[in-house]
Amino acid sequence: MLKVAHLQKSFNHKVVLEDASFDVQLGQVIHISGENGSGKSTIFKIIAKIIKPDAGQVQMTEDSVIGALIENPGFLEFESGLTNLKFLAQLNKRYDENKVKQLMTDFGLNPNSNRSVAKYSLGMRQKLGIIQAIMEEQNIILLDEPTRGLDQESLAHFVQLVNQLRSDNKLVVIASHDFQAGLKYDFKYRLKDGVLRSED
Ligand SMILES: Nc1ncnc2c1ncn2[C@@H]1O[C@H](COP(=O)(O)OP(=O)(O)OP(=O)(O)O)[C@@H](O)[C@H]1O
Repeated sequence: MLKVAHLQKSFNHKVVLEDASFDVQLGQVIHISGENGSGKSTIFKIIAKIIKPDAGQVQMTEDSVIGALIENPGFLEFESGLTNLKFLAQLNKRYDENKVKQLMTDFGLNPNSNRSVAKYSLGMRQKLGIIQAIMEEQNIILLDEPTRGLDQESLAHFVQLVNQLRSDNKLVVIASHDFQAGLKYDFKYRLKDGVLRSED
């Protein structure tokens, strides 16, 4: 379903990825760990076709729709959270207002608030970033450090959300330094010295 084979990537002659491979399926939750700068975001950017690998392949079925939260997502800073989500969803003509409002409410964001994103806390921005990655029925969801800045209650909701995505037969790939309590991962990988290895 999502098959990544022997990815290699260097930046300015510095090798970041030497051999990254995995083969995963819809309905799974995958964890990729690795130190700062080990190349986790680089793998996501290659899968999301933001950058090209120097070598290696990414294969997925034709019906795949990628949703991604990578690094600090860019938003229209002077617009509200709902306006931002509406704008992003309309790019793909998949805007479903009721669904988006429900996702915001469930995550503790008020969809009717006029507060501009510029005034959002880190956790609120993360929530908006997670929502935009899932709001259009994307089936391959890449989340880079999704729990950064989330409080306990929001973490519990995040766990619930990921478990729901798994039940809805979506693939969720989470890159993070640590494991999230309450989440069961189908596969765990560790990225070290450019090589992705299976853990346990
Ligand atoms: N466009 C680029 N140009 C030059 N170097 C880059 C570029 N993108 C990434 N790098 C470098 O590649 C390495 C891997 O970066 P990457 O963001 O993939 O790591 P990461 O594992 O996601 O890190 P973190 O845990 O800190 O988010 C870093 O040394 C980074 O500086």
